[in-house]
Amino acid sequence: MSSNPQGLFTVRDLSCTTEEGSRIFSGVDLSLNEGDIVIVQGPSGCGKTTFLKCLSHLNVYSGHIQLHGKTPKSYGVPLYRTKVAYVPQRPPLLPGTPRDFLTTALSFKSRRDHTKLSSSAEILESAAKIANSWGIDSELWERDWSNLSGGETQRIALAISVGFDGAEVLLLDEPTSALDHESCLLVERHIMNTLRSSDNSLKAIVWITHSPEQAGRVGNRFLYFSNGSAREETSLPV
Ligand SMILES: Nc1ncnc2c1ncn2[C@@H]1O[C@H](COP(=O)(O)OP(=O)(O)OP(=O)(O)O)[C@@H](O)[C@H]1O
Repeated sequence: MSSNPQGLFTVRDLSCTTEEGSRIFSGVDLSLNEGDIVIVQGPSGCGKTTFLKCLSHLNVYSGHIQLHGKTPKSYGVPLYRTKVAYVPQRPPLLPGTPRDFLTTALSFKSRRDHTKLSSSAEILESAAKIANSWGIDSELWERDWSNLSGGETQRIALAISVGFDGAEVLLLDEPTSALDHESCLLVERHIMNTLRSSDNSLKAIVWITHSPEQAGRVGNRFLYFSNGSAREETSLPV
């Protein structure tokens, strides 16, 4: 459990509307403890991705979000986003190669200062090692994103997020949706081991999946979105 009496990460009365003013969801509460993997489920279009983006301060919202009792703004939003990191289902089509992307990402001061690994080479090595354990050859880091498959792109993007070792809360948006079953199991196992290890910064995960099997394998808490609100269940529906 978190040693901070204010809790690791708390969300109170979170609401979000579209630019036109229609409600996507409202009144969502969530309090994360160390070691939690909260599964987020619900029908397509109910607001799961938007919820994760709000948690990482990438989307406008109303309500209260605190990490260790402090608001995103009190950290400074760029630093906060490295600590509460959103990993999209697929990165938007990027120019260049994964190596170029990593070099650019590391040029942002908030990233560079808040990872335990000291140099770009070390971070690339860490991410490449993780990706390699998921079946990604090193040569793929030098290939344009546009020439990688959906599953390769997804594993490399995820390995970069995990390899940075700066996030305390990882927000995973269908992280294995493009993977075959075996690759999916490898990725799940690695992420769960990373969470359990005391050797890195990761403390909790919020994980969107449409797969009840995956939800059962990785989750210890279950948050269901429907009709503009969310409710937490103690177990998966039978
Ligand atoms: N910028 C935006 N402007 C208008 N509507 C938006 C915007 N972003 C999201 N929406 C709408 O908000 C709703 C929730 O979208 P969101 O992507 O969060 O759903 P989701 O539950 O993640 O869906 P899926 O399971 O299909 O990925 C959808 O109806 C979507 O069209």
